[in-house]
Amino acid sequence: MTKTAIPPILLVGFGKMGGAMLAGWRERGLAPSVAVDPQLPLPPGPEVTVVADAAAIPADFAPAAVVLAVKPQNAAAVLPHYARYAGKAVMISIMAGRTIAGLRAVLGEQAAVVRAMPNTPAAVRQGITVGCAGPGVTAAQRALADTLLSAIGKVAWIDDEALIDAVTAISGGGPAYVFLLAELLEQAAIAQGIPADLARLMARQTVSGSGALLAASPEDAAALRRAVTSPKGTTERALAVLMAEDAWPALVPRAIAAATERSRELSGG
Ligand SMILES: NC(=O)C1=CN([C@@H]2O[C@H](COP(=O)(O)OP(=O)(O)OC[C@H]3O[C@@H](n4cnc5c(N)ncnc54)[C@H](O)[C@@H]3O)[C@@H](O)[C@H]2O)C=CC1
Ligand SMILES: O=C(O)[C@@H]1CCC=N1
Repeated sequence: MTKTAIPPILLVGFGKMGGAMLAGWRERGLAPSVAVDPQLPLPPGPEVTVVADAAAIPADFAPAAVVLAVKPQNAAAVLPHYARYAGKAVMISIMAGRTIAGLRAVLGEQAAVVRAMPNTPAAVRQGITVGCAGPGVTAAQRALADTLLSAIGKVAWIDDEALIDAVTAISGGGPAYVFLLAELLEQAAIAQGIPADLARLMARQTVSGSGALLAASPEDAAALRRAVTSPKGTTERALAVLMAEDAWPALVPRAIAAATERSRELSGG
């Protein structure tokens, strides 16, 4: 008999993040579940039934959790179809910007809502998700949310929902900033005359190897940076450019503030 550590789940939105979560749940042993997506992606395994819309969900399907993984801009059109599960299943939203109060206004005051922000390394079970449990979420429902989110990486919980906007900017979008660094390193290598395939290999391995070292090391990131930076050496020259007052120390906080503000805007839009 197959081990099912995860009870039946209704996944709404089977895109990049929904697909990554489903794969993580399947690895842990997923009870027969349903995914809704109008694009009808191929089911990842026999335990998942994919349907095009809420009307096609079998009437007797009783999920323990409904995971909302559509774009925030689709929320207003999509959410009302799932209000019938509120009060029975815990509603877990990973939508950027959408607040617990906003979700409960649509799903009903009986809705137990967890707002969570994962990131795309979820696809290799190396994500970080920060969650916040809303009013009425029971200890068992929060534990279920923790199990579901742990299947795609590390999980942390916060009580102050307002911080989720900054979480969205830092760890939600963070992989994009790291991938941008890989892109720019590759381009700079090519500009220095390094052949394109070697430039790509160097940039990718430098970013992924540095991530692996950071994960394996007890040292602070700053200490690992200093270990590369020989006095009067080459790295020092590069860091003098990157760490200039108007460079990364000014740009990174500005970028994070812009993304945090956008997350706040999405609560209403
Ligand atoms: N991509 C990322 O890095 C992260 C995304 N998020 C959040 O996750 C959510 C999903 O984002 P992605 O997976 O990147 O987008 P995506 O575009 O890959 O997936 C969204 C899916 O929703 C489906 N969809 C559209 N209308 C639907 C409907 N009426 N019913 C059911 N499914 C419907 C689409 O066909 C698509 O497959 C967004 O709310 C986003 O804010 C959160 C953390 C990170
Ligand atoms: O860019 C976005 O809106 C989503 C949320 C965090 C990462 N991607």
